[in-house]
Amino acid sequence: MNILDKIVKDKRIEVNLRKGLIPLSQLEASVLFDRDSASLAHALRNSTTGIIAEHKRRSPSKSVINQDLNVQDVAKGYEQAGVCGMSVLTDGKYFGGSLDDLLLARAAVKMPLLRKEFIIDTYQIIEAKAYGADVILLIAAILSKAEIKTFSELAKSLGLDVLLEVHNEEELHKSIMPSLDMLGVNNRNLKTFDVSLETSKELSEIIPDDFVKVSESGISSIEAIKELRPYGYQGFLIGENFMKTGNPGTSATEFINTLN
Ligand SMILES: O=P(O)(O)OC[C@@H](O)[C@@H](O)c1c[nH]c2ccccc12
Repeated sequence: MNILDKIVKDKRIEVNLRKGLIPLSQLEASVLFDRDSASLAHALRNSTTGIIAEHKRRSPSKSVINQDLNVQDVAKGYEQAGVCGMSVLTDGKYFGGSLDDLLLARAAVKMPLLRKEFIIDTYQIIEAKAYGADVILLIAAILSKAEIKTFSELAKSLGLDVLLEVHNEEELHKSIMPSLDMLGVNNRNLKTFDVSLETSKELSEIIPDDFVKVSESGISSIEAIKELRPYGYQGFLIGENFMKTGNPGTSATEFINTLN
């Protein structure tokens, strides 16, 4: 079984457990549920840098990246650096994250927050809203066209932005629909962990212009961003490059200052 299938298999068990612990009505009663969301798509369209910075303690491809940081310090550092938004990994088993990380980040900053999760159930979208997210990620590789439609329409009805992630042409063709805001091309193949910026370049021409294009993963230099911009990318999701340093906020500040 490839790693993505394993993650999804575990996620189904986890979500069923969570559903038993916290009923939907309780999530919907959360104070954050009525909060007006901030739009990441809007922030990216109006930005000259387009950086989305991620909080990621570890990953199946790299094992430990950084386990010693305080998520609120990281969030404040990223916000001060002037990023357009922050991605918070909430998967525990494979990425060392949690919904509490999202909640803590929400309490620390105003910028758009993306719940970075393997969403396979509408329950997780209600959770995202209840824990203060502004954006959800949907991964085409693990969802049917019907699921992408149901999930993205639910997110839109809650005022959340939707970032749909693809890795190949087939996933892209299946996914294009009006309820998405941003199309992300993952340069990392989630089944093999191979990383290549060529994936973003190749898929860019078949992404309709109505969507904000985001290039994800394996971005570690200013050159990479300069290389991707001519292909229409306005968003760049960066995790490890910032997280592996002692101070991700400072690292993001230096990166953005060099980019401007
Ligand atoms: O750390 P990187 O290589 O800069 O990548 C960040 C982000 O793109 C990556 O964490 C990611 C992209 N899509 C995902 C889906 C699930 C988990 C993680 C991801």
